[in-house]
Amino acid sequence: MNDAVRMNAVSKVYGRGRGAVAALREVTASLPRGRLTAVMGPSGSGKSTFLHCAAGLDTPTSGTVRLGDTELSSMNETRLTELRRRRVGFVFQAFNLVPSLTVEQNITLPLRLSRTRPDKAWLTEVVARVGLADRTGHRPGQLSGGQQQRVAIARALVTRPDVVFGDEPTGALDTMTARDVLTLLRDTVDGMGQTVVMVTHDPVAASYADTVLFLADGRIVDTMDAPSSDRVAARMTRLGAWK
Ligand SMILES: Nc1ncnc2c1ncn2[C@@H]1O[C@H](COP(=O)(O)OP(=O)(O)OP(=O)(O)O)[C@@H](O)[C@H]1O
Repeated sequence: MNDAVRMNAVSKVYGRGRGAVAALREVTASLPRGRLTAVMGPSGSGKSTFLHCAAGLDTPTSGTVRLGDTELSSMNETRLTELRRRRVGFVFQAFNLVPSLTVEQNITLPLRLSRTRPDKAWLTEVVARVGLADRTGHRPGQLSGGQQQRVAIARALVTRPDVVFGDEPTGALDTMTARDVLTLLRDTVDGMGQTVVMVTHDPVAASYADTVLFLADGRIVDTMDAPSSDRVAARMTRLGAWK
């Protein structure tokens, strides 16, 4: 099983009747293990919905989602919560750290929530990988935006998840800091074999991916391997993203 996530004919409709919005329309996609996949598309094309359905944060109206060998549609909310805590990691645009907790406490929070004892050696490695070994006692408010996102990435990695999902993980960062964070995400894929899937608006961010999926109007309309930012930007322009 080489796919970390497999979506088969996934549709998502919000609302009912005349007000219904089809956010995803029969999307079939494989997100390969040990790769960085970027999801791009114009505003409203369904990127967040795609990510939420792939991660078990939202339930498709029809179709199936498998995380590894686990079929998500057969799971109740309790089991989905457990799966989200143990098997997927999340990195958000707004970092979503707990201000009153130290860096180390923020990173180990998912373990405490799932009552798992931290593996000290792994925790040390994760903290070192994100470059925060000398900041573990600090609080988020004492860190730069880039450092806070590194804490969030460490928190996402600490459970050794099947997949790390990023929703605009560099959206709140300046260009240089964003590049550092993207390099770190790339390193987790190349150096740790992590699988990463991120939604982004930024062609430069997408160029760090192995593959870019392009969404338009709830459908995957194209994929691009070994993307460059210029090719991604040209494709987005053709999709009418920057009219
Ligand atoms: N909870 C909801 N209720 C109703 N409609 C929704 C809901 N969430 C999303 N939508 C609609 O579904 C469509 C896809 O939304 P989605 O947020 O997935 O797009 P997106 O590509 O992530 O957009 P953006 O780049 O602007 O964040 C949009 O038309 C949106 O208005």
